[in-house]
Amino acid sequence: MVSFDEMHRRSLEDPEGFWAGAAEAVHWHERWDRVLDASDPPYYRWFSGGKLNTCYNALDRHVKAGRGDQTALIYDSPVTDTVRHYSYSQLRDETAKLAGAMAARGVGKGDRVIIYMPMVPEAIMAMLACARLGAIHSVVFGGFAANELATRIDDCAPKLVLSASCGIEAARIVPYKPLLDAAIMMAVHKPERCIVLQRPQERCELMAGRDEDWAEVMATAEPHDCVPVAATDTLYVLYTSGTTGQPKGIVRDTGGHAVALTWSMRHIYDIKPGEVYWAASDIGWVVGHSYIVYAPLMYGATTVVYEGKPVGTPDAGAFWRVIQQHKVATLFTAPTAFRAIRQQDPNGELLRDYDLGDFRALFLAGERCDPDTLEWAQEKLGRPVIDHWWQTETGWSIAANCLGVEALPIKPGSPTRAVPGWDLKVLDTDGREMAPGTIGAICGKLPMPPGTFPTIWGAKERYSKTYLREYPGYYQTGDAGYLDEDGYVFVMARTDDIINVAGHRLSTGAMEEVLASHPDVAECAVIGVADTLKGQLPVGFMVLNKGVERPDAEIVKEVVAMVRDRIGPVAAFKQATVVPRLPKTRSGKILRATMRQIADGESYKTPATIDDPTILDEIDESLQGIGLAQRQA
Ligand SMILES: CCC(=O)SCCNC(=O)CCNC(=O)[C@H](O)C(C)(C)COP(=O)(O)OP(=O)(O)OC[C@H]1O[C@@H](n2cnc3c(N)ncnc32)[C@H](O)[C@@H]1OP(=O)(O)O
Repeated sequence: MVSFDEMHRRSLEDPEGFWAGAAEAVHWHERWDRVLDASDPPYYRWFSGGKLNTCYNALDRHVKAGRGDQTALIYDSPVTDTVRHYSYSQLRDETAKLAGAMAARGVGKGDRVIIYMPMVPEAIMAMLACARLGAIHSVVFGGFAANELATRIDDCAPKLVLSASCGIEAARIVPYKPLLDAAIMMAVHKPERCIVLQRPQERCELMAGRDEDWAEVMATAEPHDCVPVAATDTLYVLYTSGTTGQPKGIVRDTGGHAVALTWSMRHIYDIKPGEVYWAASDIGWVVGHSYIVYAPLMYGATTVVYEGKPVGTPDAGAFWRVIQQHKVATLFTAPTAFRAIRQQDPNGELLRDYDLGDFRALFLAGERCDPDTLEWAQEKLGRPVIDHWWQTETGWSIAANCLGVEALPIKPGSPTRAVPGWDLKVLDTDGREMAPGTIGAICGKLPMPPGTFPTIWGAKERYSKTYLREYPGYYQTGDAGYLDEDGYVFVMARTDDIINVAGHRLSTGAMEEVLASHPDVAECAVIGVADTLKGQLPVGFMVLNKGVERPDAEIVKEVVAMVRDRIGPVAAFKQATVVPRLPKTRSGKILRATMRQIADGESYKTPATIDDPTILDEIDESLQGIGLAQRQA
């Protein structure tokens, strides 16, 4: 048995040998010419010359290997009171038919397809059908507003949109179709067609000439075979928040993704083919792409598609019910889900109603895991609770405790160590490596391992500027933190204006753009303040134009509605306050970090460059007005 240290060392000393070995677990239509193409640094490509098909790896190969009857997907939807099982054969057949229907409508290799769907099996078929054709999908999370969908439509110019009449949240039905119609109306690019899944909970109107009913389309569809694509071809584009309202289309290539994700199932999650693996996330996020859809299926495990919440569907025992009923071996979710469960069932009493005999480990990611939550989950579950760290950009773990290699001691607050393929350094502003225990910018030495993003869709310059330029030879993660003496990673904060709300990555810059567009707002700032359930919540500060005499509360109500309308309910923007001035440096930079420290009740030093220190008192007072500040200067 190779130790973790040995495996990590080998991955860095001989990356080509290491990943070529891992690539043997993937089916290739043509083998690669080069494992790592390093001819154009700082841009690297994995498995160039190779050809494969991700859908073939996820479905057909298991059927051909005689495992067609094994359950591939369990759809568990407490909000519709449904549990449905799909075998690998059934999922392959449905996916092949959908791919055939798409091909009959002109979708082929390299075409983009937007998927705007709730957590239903058809959404997974939609992703796999794109992969089958070599078309590029871009899944948009249902909690985003029409404007966000329109931005993505314009950026990736899809030929087709696959959608549904509605999503179902714990307390309400969310009609998707009006949002889709509004988005297409707003967008400059017009997709040729939309195929819409009519859900019985709320059917929708179809637009003649553009929209088609999913069931009717499938009734006449002919199955389509897998189209081999280059390993370096794009499998999908997934948008993530940037520092402005223009999101970044993270590009995922085909070959590196298949290799890294397949490898991760055994080595990180310690899963065996045939076991049940559940990522309680949403296909709109990278965790959903990687660990609801691609990794478990490529590896031959059974995946769970859960349309529900950790609480309220119907109670805080929902996760334990799913684990027991489907014999889940590993659960992967966000810490906020466990904070929600703990809030409602602090003593874990509901756990006693269920038998979790098959359950081996809980993995957490999506936001920093506070030691309190980790320790609570560990104590109540009596299983290893593994915090791991990754990003939309990387597609899989940067740091983790690789249970399938060697379980390392857990240090609460740390996602353990850089996984094989990642050489992490903490750098100061001059690019010098910092001593253990000292906070700086966490950076990964190039090349990044397979599965990580080779570029931003249509924006190579933005890719280079955002991630590669500040620290030459490194990927700048945008996270700040430190490594301890044992090489454990501690991720402490973002170095940009991204905040993390219930595991959802959001840009305060994008929210500021919305606030600034209100006619009465002269200037504004949005910061993320600590929240016991969601980790962080956005709070807005507005300076009004001279002469505005309308009540503050009215303006606050309007900007709250504007953010919900333009970004979406997922932003959870519910608090804002009017202030006389914003604290700034003498050069005019808004002191957002100090404002956040005041809001969080942290002790802080008045910045030496502040223009007028008395403004901090005004911020404190305003925060107290909305029940937030406990000043500790
Ligand atoms: C595993 C790592 C990751 O994948 S992180 C990304 C995924 N994050 C998670 O899975 C975190 C788990 N968190 C949760 O389950 C919830 O956030 C908990 C903690 C239960 C709170 O629920 P809730 O109060 O509804 O907040 P929320 O953040 O889920 O939603 C905020 C508002 O957005 C809405 N929303 C959410 N998802 C959708 C969707 N798919 N389609 C349409 N709307 C959606 C919610 O209804 C909520 O709206 P409202 O403000 O209550 O009206």
